[in-house]
Amino acid sequence: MDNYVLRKKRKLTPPPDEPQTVAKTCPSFYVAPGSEDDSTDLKLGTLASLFPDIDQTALLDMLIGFEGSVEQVCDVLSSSSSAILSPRRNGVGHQTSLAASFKQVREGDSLSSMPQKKAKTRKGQTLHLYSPADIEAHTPCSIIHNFLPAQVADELLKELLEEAPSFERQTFKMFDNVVQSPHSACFYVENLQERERQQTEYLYNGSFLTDIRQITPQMRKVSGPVQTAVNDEVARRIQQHYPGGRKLKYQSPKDWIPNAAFVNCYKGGSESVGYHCDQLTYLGPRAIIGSLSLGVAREFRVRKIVARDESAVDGKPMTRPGNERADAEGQIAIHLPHNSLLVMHAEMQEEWKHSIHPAPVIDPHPIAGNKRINITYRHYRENFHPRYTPRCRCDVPTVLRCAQRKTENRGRYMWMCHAGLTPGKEGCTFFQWAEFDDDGEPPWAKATPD
Ligand SMILES: O=C(O)CCC(=O)C(=O)O
Ligand SMILES: [Fe+2]
Repeated sequence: MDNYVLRKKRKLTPPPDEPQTVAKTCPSFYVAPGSEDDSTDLKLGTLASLFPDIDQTALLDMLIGFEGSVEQVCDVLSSSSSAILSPRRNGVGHQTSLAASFKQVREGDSLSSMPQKKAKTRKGQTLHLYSPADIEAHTPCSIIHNFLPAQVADELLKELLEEAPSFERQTFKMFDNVVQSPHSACFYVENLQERERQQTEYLYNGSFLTDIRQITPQMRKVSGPVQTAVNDEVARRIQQHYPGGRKLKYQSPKDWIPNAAFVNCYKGGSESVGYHCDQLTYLGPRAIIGSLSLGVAREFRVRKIVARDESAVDGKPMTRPGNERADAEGQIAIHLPHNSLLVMHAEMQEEWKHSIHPAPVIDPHPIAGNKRINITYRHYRENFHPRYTPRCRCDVPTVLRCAQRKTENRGRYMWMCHAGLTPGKEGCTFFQWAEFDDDGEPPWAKATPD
């Protein structure tokens, strides 16, 4: 199979840290999580568009089996029958117990015996976490089970199930290919005025969103409780997990206000979202996200981003490129049952990637059938409105990204052109380091209210 799928026709000049950036037009998710050869989502999307008849779980399995090489998967698929592609049957379902459960953990390891700083997982292995205590101890997330009164959760689920059939799969550009995301989603804001502002002022990879909706009555009902719970969880996280009980550098000390939300729908176990970091452009650095899960239980996987020069397996530096490096520490699966609120804390987007893993088997939900609905609540900050952020030479407001791979630049933020990442548009090479004060405010914030 031709190499072109991964390498052909790069048009953007790489920034100092992360060459070959690809982002999607999908609004909230998908700031390209590093270099293109490292994004499972992009690879899976490419394979799915090249082999539309093959189950995505099977494609993912093969991708993992071939250590991230799209080329090798293509070679095998082009020359073999689909008989080899039957998926593993190890799906998640409703949880009968929330006790920690670990599958495929190194022999002899237990969480309590593992030093905090050492990786708890290894390449190719998945550590499954269920209990709130384990999740907050070993990931940058915390979880509240049975978050809403049962009836409120069910009403919200029913309402969103009615909305979901009209959600669209997001399309994004990968080099010269347009690829579709493997699930559908829609963006919701508080009121019609904000909807108008979003449709005409906020760009997502160079384009305006067309389908933006006003939050539904049930969503409005729960956004207060979500706000309170997330702010409480953030305060607790700072106190119990951060050095000296102090917020992180660049983390905002202000209240988190959920004024925008992406609603995702995953129909059946094969719908998923690949590893990615959420876009920081309108949220600012050290963003917090509140994520409410409804319907079918699915696995939310998280993986720590490994800096290039830190990557080592069994003490030997990794010399091979791509996923192998990112996979060096394996991954953690957080099980998300119906009516659970997951908080992605301030260290998440810059240092970890997350995904919804395809599930070969799902337990149907009494209301949702084979669907999972997820609401990711976000705080769009006024100081990050595109009227203030730097514009590139295409005269388009730029995207905010965090350098993740090269040790010398790790943790630094940058503004970059994203017009070239939109299907049908060319980009420029604009790049500028982003500066923030300790509270994550940009230089222009002094002149503007938040
Ligand atoms: O469905 C989920 O739980 C995660 C969705 C997600 O990552 C996103 O909306 O950015
Ligand atoms: Fe995300």
